[in-house]
Amino acid sequence: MAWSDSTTQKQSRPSQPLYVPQFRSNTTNIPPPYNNRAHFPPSDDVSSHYAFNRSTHRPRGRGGYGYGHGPPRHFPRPEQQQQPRNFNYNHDPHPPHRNNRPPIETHTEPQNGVVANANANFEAYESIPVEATGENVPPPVNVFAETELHEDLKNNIERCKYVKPTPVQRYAIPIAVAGRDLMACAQTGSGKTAAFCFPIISGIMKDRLASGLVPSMPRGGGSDVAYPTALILSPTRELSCQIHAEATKFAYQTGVKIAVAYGGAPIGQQLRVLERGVDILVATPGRLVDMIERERVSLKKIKYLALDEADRMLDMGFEHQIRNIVQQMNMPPPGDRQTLLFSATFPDNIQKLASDFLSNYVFLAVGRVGSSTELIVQKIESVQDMEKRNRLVDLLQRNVVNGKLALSLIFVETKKGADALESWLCRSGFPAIAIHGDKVQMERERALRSFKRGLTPIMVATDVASRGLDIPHVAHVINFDLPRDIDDYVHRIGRTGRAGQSGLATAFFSSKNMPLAKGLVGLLQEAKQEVPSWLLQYSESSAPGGRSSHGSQRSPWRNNYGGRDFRTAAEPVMVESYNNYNSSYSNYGGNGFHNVPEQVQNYNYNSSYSNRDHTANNYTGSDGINGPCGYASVVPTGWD
Ligand SMILES: Nc1ncnc2c1ncn2[C@@H]1O[C@H](COP(=O)(O)OP(=O)(O)OP(=O)(O)O)[C@@H](O)[C@H]1O
Repeated sequence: MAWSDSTTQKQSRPSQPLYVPQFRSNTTNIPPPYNNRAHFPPSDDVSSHYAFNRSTHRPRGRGGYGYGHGPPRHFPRPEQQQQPRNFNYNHDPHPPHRNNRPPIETHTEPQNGVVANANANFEAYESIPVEATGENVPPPVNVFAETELHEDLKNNIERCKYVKPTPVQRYAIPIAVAGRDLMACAQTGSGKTAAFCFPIISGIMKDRLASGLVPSMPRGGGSDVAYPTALILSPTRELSCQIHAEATKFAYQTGVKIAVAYGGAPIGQQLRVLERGVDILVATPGRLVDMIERERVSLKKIKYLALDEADRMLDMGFEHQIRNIVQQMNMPPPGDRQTLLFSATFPDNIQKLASDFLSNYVFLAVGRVGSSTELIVQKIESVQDMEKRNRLVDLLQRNVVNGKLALSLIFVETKKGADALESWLCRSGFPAIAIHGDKVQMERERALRSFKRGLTPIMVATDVASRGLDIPHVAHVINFDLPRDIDDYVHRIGRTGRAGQSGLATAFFSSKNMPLAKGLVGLLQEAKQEVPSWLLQYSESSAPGGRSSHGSQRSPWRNNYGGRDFRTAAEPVMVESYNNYNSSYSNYGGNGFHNVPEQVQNYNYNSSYSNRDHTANNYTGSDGINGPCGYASVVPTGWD
């Protein structure tokens, strides 16, 4: 994919529509892939709901019924399906949240050619406790105007209708603008992308000013080797494309050139874009290494390094590659570059690994590290493997509102399983499409685009779609197969309930998921969700589990709302309550903490947080990998 900027307004790939930010456009076109809800809102009729009409839907004929089951008994095979099924339209799939939150809003209306992030209800995050630890932590801001971001960028933020910074942005932006390294953890859908993009874009613009250059004047290009100033790494191609689109939007008319490099797409095109010069390179690790080895990219001028989904980037699958990129490919060392690590989950051992890449960093936690947002109503259903498909049909039938299917994202364990379920759903009359790592990139992009637009309102996915993807209006995440790792569960369900909206997540819990019981109970309790009594019983009798993909063990106090800066591990940091954190920021830190190193500052302002029963959430102990029911034999797939 190509970078684009206001000066050239060119794209190297003719298949892609010219990037014109919505605020410059008079139209509200159907969105191109990866575009942010702020600028390319799906229109009512095509995107949010699929007009569910079984008589017009053509089931695809490929594949069998998978799993050797065939369709559910009460469900006619496609050839028998002449009449639309009589759906229970009266059932509301999104019951009002028990905290009286508004129901899921599935449409974002354009306003004067600009779609506001008006539906983004970030008030919902206001009561989340925040903790920032490190030396001389810069204070948070309340509004974007208070930040020291470049004025042109602030104008773009306004154009994006980002009215107020989200909590992670309030804290992270001043820390990053002050040039500090940062390890930040905040809940899914809470605006982390902007939290690292804004300081990087602004930093590049200010660097130009400082060197006497006109900031909006793009430079570079004409060389065989690209020397980006900033590198943003993410684990999947789709996420890299999404970050590229977001950053391009934020950098509109700033002259900051942004390019993306990811596998599965022709490298030649990506290299040609780089030849024109690049300030910010968004990349997946594999393709980046390829480009570096071909001597087409050099990291020696990197000033800003950001890792999105940083814990995933540093776990067993990627660690070697990331170390190679960051430590052995000419990149300036920590201290000479600024490093920003972001994720919704950050297990202790990964924090330790990550600290190798950082210098005198600030650790920021908005909410407990690895917690899920209360905006997502979580349901856990006890289902044996043989019954899953029937139960899925029940759920999907209930997802029909006014004759339209709400967007549902179904997670399965394996690529084969994804294909089989997609095929079976289609044959059963449900418009479904699968995305996983064995599909060619074009198929992956097509699947995502079709799902985003609501043309295929059911997407069956492996974990390749579990992290970072910001797909507007996903109403229901269904864990058809639960993941092994509680952190993966947090990321998966985080595809709904984003930007302050509410969402629904249902998980099928079968006997092989026993090792996850404790982790799930802890998470549900913490997010004030109903815990089924049978799950509670399992969790009491089962081996402690919810292992991390890297096999880390979780210490007891940490996981009792204590997931935080591993540097404070010697003593648990006592959580104090501050209900009015804005008015007397300077009084925080020091007093009121027990056994807290002096440099540790806590900004906790939710009284209920600290009063919770700290014995309720022990995810500690062995990882349960050798637990009952052949759990160890399940091979996770999806990442590539
Ligand atoms: N200040 C803001 N005002 C309004 N909307 C915002 C703001 N910041 C971010 N958003 C919107 O919130 C949505 C979620 O943001 P983003 O994708 O950055 O979340 P995230 O924290 O990175 O999630 P994940 O953990 O799943 O990667 C996006 O659609 C984004 O445009």
